[in-house]
Amino acid sequence: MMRKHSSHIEAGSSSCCSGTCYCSKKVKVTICVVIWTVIAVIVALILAVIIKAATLQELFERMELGARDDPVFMSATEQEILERSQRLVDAISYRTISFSGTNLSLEAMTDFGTFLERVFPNLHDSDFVTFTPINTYSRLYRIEGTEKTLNPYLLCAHMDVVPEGDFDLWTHDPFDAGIVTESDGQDYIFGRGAIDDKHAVLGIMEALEYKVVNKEQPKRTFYIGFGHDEEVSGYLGAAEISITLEKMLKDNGEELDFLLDEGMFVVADIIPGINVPLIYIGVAEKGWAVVDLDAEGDQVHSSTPPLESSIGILAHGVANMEDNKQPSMFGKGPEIDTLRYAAPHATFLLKMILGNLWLFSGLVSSALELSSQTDSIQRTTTAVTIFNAGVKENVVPSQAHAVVNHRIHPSDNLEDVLELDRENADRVKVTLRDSFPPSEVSSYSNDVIPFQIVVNSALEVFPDAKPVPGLMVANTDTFHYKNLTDKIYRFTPVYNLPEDIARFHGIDERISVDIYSKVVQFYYRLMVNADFDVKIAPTAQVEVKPEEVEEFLEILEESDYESPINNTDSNLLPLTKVMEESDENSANETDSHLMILQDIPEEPNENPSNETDSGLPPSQDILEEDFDAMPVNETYSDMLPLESAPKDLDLYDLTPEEETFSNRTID
Ligand SMILES: CCCCCCCC/C=C\CCCCCCCC(=O)NCC(=O)O
Repeated sequence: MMRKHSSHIEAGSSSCCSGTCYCSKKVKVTICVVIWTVIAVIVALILAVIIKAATLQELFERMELGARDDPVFMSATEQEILERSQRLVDAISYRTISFSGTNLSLEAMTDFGTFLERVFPNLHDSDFVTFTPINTYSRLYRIEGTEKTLNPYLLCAHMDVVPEGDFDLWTHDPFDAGIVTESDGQDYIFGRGAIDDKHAVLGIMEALEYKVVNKEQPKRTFYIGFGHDEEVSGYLGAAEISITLEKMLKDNGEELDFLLDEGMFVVADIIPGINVPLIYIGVAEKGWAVVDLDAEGDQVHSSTPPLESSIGILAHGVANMEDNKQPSMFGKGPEIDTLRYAAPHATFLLKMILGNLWLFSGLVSSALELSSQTDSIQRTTTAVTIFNAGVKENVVPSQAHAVVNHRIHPSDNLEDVLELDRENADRVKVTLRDSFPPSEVSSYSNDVIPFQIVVNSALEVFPDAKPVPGLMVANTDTFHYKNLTDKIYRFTPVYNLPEDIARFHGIDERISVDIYSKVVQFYYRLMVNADFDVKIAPTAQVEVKPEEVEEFLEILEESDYESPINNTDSNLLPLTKVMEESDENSANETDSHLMILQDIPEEPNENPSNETDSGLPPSQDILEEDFDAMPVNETYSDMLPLESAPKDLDLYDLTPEEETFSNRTID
């Protein structure tokens, strides 16, 4: 038996295995097949990873807005740049500090308002700018556009700042530093508020003042909202601005197209292997929770300390919370697109990783964890911000109290966060004091014009940087505006290296004179770019169902109307659709499609009220009987006021047929 077995082995060994082998030929063949299959799969995988890396495409496609190649920036001499910088220095000198919701520096805020009016006299005096004080200290401006066909947008910033913290750690006085030349040879405007957020307040004002002085009334109406208590949640400022703005929009028959607030920035050197600066646009914002932690113990003489003091119990709980972080949500929020958008600009090795996140997401998540800054984009963060206990050095206190501030990842939820807190601090009373949920994610697809406007404006001042959408890891006033628009972007064009990020709320906050001049340019470009939309189509998108269009056309047919346009299905297309189709349709056709619903009631010869042009109903509501009872003095946000249709633009030139049509009588 033994001999037979061994001869069988020997026979087999000559074909595949070298040396002693105890398998049958069949087994050996199977093993060979398995090994080669595994090798083939690995090779295929490696090839797939390499091919994917080699063929990575830029995900952001820049849309021509019209202003892009216009070299005319706000002109600025060295002297003007210096004067603008000096105005920011002066702005910083106002100690508009928010200490808490009930402890704001209101006198300084009043003075700051007066300062703005003094240094920007022209905009405050302009015919097309209206200023409304909100809750005494916050500020809302309406800048009236010349074209009423475009829905307005909102620029936000806040005028308050956080306290300077440890004054002695500052290299220069946080409220009185002026412009300082640093060892890198650059001039910096130092002080609390330099990047959070007085640079944006002043930058917006500078750009608007320039437009007013140069008689550049914008085509598109826009609003500016400056809150006075953002650093303590904005309930007195932005929340009140939002209420007034909502009413203004309603009264004017407008819908807010988009808003831009402070937020993320241009960031460089944040991920090793990505060697271009990233224009990081916050398309979503984390939620917020404040948690009180209370531990109890015996109050005793310090000469006979208890085995565990209240302080020890609390410290243990807090340390556990820091050690056992909230779980990574990598891949479930906008952070994945931050990396996907950045991937084409990475070294080849990093391209292989970022281009194949289906395979390497665990690795990437671990790499993000190595820095607290990058880690913040992938999980709910836990910051212990207050820790109090004890009254005297020889008394063991009975109570210890700490406060934890969570910023909640959009894919996380508060219940899970608190559950882990309670597990980590199991002998501590964990009480939720205050919270709000993460924001929705605003659309950043390439056909979203507001996203294009923001990114184009940033690219015009930072042409070498690459845009990426991402999560705003801190909070802004945008929370209070969320019911006004779903397109909310958080960005100012401040250029930050990782070490600069620590200056937010930290020590030696500063902005270079050079970057500040880009901030001003950015807001100016944004105001210009926001107008270019008008050449494409109104942004007000009227949703018209096909059956409603048919019904509408039937009414027109009955009223002897002959359409000059063959394709009547898309009489008023959403902008994105128009753009998609613009290649296929001739310009005139598309234009006509856009205009038809607007033109029909423009000059109704038998308008019962003769006053309808001040407020028109949504197109879907224009039914036969409505022609007899066209509402008067009513405004509808989804219809375009007709009296102001931009007829001066080529787009709206009518063919002779259309001319005839637009002058028809509708019975
Ligand atoms: C792949 C790119 C990774 C980028 C990681 C960026 C990390 C950013 C880290 C810090 C951002 C600091 C933002 C500061 C915003 C200031 C607004 C503010 O203070 N709001 C009040 C508040 O949040 O409490």
